[in-house]
Amino acid sequence: MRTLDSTTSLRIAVQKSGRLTDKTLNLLEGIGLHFDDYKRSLLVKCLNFDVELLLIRDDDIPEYVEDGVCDLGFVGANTVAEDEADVTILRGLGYGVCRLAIAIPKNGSAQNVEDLDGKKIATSYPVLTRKFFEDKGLNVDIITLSGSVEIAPRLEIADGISDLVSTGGTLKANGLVEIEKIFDSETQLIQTNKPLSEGKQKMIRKILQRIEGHKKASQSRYIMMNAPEEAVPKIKQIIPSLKSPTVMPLADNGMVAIHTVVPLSTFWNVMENLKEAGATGIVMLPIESMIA
Ligand SMILES: Nc1ncnc2c1ncn2[C@@H]1O[C@H](COP(=O)(O)OP(=O)(O)OP(=O)(O)O)[C@@H](O)[C@H]1O
Ligand SMILES: O=P(O)(O)OC[C@H]1O[C@H](OP(=O)(O)OP(=O)(O)O)[C@H](O)[C@@H]1O
Ligand SMILES: [Mg+2]
Repeated sequence: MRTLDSTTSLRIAVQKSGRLTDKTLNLLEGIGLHFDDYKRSLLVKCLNFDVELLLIRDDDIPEYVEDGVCDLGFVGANTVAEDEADVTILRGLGYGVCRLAIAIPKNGSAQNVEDLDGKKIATSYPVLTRKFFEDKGLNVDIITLSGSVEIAPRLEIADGISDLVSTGGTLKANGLVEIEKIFDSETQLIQTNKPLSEGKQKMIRKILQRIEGHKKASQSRYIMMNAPEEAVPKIKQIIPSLKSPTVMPLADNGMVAIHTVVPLSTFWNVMENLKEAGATGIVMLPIESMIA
């Protein structure tokens, strides 16, 4: 195992190739960590910070972080929980959102989870699945498969499955229906519980702060508009977050320019109401980052 002093770089585990890869690398780029050539190498140096990425299979990430081989990891909560990894979850990241759920053949004899007592369940998540059935006092035979779990009932090797679901499209395509959720998942940033140097801790704090700023920014929009001066009180009511608006006089008499930030979730309603209140030339811009 790597000793504390064997590297000074903060080592981050990222899935090499799969659902989490691009989103994680985009996030890292989005917070200002730049990497070269990550498609070809397994260990990639950051070009502008003392950080390196280890690109590995997602199943291996919790253990690498637990052992201190990597200091941080970006991985699904499902994988961390299945591994029962002794790591610290720093934060959820809002992508790779899915659920582990029980599904059964649409036209089969079972109707609910209780009907699966004494039956066979195929899954890539034996730990979480066994616990789910045990907690319900049901006894099932777990068949562990590493992939393509949805095909198991049709091959008659299982009566039901426990697998990840997002849109439900894969279940539907395989004649299966979801009957109960076991676990909600999203990508998490995890940290090793092994001792870290002051320098690494400082870098982790910086990464977390930047992710926070990046997330806030991606959920907000900067808006600019022109309006008659007398419309400003009404506009303030429409945008409650606008405590002290940036209001600038325009060359046209009695007209002002107003700039503010609004949450993306309210953006379209706000736009329509602003227009009704007399605002014109409303422009929306994405925000790179927001630090309080
Ligand atoms: N349909 C989905 N929608 C959203 N997120 C998903 C979905 N399926 C899986 N995920 C999340 O993405 C993670 C990686 O999924 P992927 O299918 O790429 O894994 P994998 O096939 O096990 O890859 P690897 O080769 O690295 O072992 C999952 O552990 C889960 O957290
Ligand atoms: O509900 P849906 O949106 O259809 O998504 C669910 C599917 O997504 C995942 O597989 P993935 O596509 O990542 O392929 P894999 O099993 O080969 O890793 C998961 O294992 C399901 O099969
Ligand atoms: Mg995997």
